[in-house]
Amino acid sequence: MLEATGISKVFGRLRAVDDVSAEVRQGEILGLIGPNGAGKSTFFNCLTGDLAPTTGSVRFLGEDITTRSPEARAELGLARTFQLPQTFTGMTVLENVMIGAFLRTSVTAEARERARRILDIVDMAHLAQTPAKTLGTPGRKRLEIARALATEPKLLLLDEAMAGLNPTEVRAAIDLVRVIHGMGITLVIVEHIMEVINSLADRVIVFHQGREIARGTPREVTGDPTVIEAYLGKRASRAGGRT
Ligand SMILES: Nc1ncnc2c1ncn2[C@@H]1O[C@H](COP(=O)(O)OP(=O)(O)OP(=O)(O)O)[C@@H](O)[C@H]1O
Repeated sequence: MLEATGISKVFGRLRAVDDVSAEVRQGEILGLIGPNGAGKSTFFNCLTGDLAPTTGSVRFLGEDITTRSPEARAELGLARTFQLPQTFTGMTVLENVMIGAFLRTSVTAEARERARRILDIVDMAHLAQTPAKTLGTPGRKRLEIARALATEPKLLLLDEAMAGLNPTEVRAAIDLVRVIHGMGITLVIVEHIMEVINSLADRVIVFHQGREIARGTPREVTGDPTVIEAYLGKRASRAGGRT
């Protein structure tokens, strides 16, 4: 469905992403994990069009989208959320979701109807007329997902959608991702919380210092000594190897 080939991103003298290739298969949930500063978000932003890769190419549904804008990618069916939710604080919850729906229709009544349907799905229908600025972090994160869903994506990329949530909220968010997946939407998730990766991801790519160091199922990569070493250092890796 999506193919990124030989992606590198250089900031000044820093090679934040160094020759990473990845494919996202239709219907899967792909996790991107790695320690802080490993290059996950930079790679993710190259997929979404928020950053132009220094080298490499991105194809989505057979089309080369390497130089397409985030908006053009959204039209093709690729949507994203941000680590820090980008809600329109001067608008209501419903109006925020309508912004997403306007990608597919210019008729206000239709956009409102679609937005209401999405609010039902994400369990926010009762908050439709609430000003977005009164929502807390979990509400804003959910609202961002709702707005992305309103664009009718085929592929949804979630950048740390669970960061800042308490364990109960994380479980609710995991359930929501399952619902979205059940709608036939393919997902890429950048996530630090291993519980989330273990419960959701079919496959994981592990980043360290801008490079891919492992890929496989969550179980395979979390048992991989190279991955343990990247997270915890060499001594922990040796201890992990003995168990
Ligand atoms: N716009 C930028 N300009 C310069 N350096 C950047 C920029 N964006 C990211 N970096 C650097 O690139 C490296 C990779 O950062 P990135 O945010 O992609 O890592 P990450 O794996 O997503 O980390 P985290 O889990 O902390 O979000 C880091 O050293 C970061 O400081």
